[in-house]
Amino acid sequence: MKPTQESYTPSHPGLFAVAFKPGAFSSACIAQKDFKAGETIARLEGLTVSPRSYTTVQCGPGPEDHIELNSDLVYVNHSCEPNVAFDLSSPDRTQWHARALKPIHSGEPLTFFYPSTEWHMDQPFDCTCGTPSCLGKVQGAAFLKLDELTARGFVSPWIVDAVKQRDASPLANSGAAVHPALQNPTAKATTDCESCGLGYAGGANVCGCRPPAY
Ligand SMILES: C[S@@+](CC[C@H](N)C(=O)[O-])C[C@H]1O[C@@H](n2cnc3c(N)ncnc32)[C@H](O)[C@@H]1O
Repeated sequence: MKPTQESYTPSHPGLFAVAFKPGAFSSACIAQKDFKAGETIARLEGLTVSPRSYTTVQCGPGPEDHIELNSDLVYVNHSCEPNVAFDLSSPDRTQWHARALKPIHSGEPLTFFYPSTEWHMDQPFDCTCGTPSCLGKVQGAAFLKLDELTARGFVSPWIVDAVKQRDASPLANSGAAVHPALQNPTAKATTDCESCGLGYAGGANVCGCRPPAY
């Protein structure tokens, strides 16, 4: 859920605010003060568990581990060279926070690397961050190599674990197992393996498990 311009009340006045722009998905969350590298920008409070959507953030490895931020932070856009980490890695949820990865100046957009939390993104998009290391298509960590993830300053532990599990599979990248539902090359990466819970992507079996029986 996102606040609209009409209903907008800043959730974190003095820290950051939404800059509404015309056009779908064109708005952004802008710093209203300077932040030092490593500084906590905000504790993630008022979260609600929700089915995965383009506004949720993944908070663990399970199918139910998606939360709505319920704050202006929902407007933080993706960048391939982000200035913020969404760190939901502590077992103590009161420690979940957004943290500056580098010095951020007042007036700069806050950005985070979406695949640092998301295995499969609900709404993949062509990235417009314009940074030198831009990946182009942003679909989630399932589509990336470990070094492409760890180069961004922060990556959630369940993402690292899932990538290692994928890469350790004897079937990974062998082409030996293609999910029957994805023999159509235009199939969307929304099907999770019934064995490991990870996803199939773009016709390739990214989890490496044997396809579930259909
Ligand atoms: C949670 S919203 C972020 C706020 C969004 N800009 C808005 O105005 O509603 C996530 C969506 O914003 C868009 N978005 C975020 N970062 C982007 C980027 N680097 N390039 C292109 N689109 C982006 C995508 O449509 C994405 O699904």
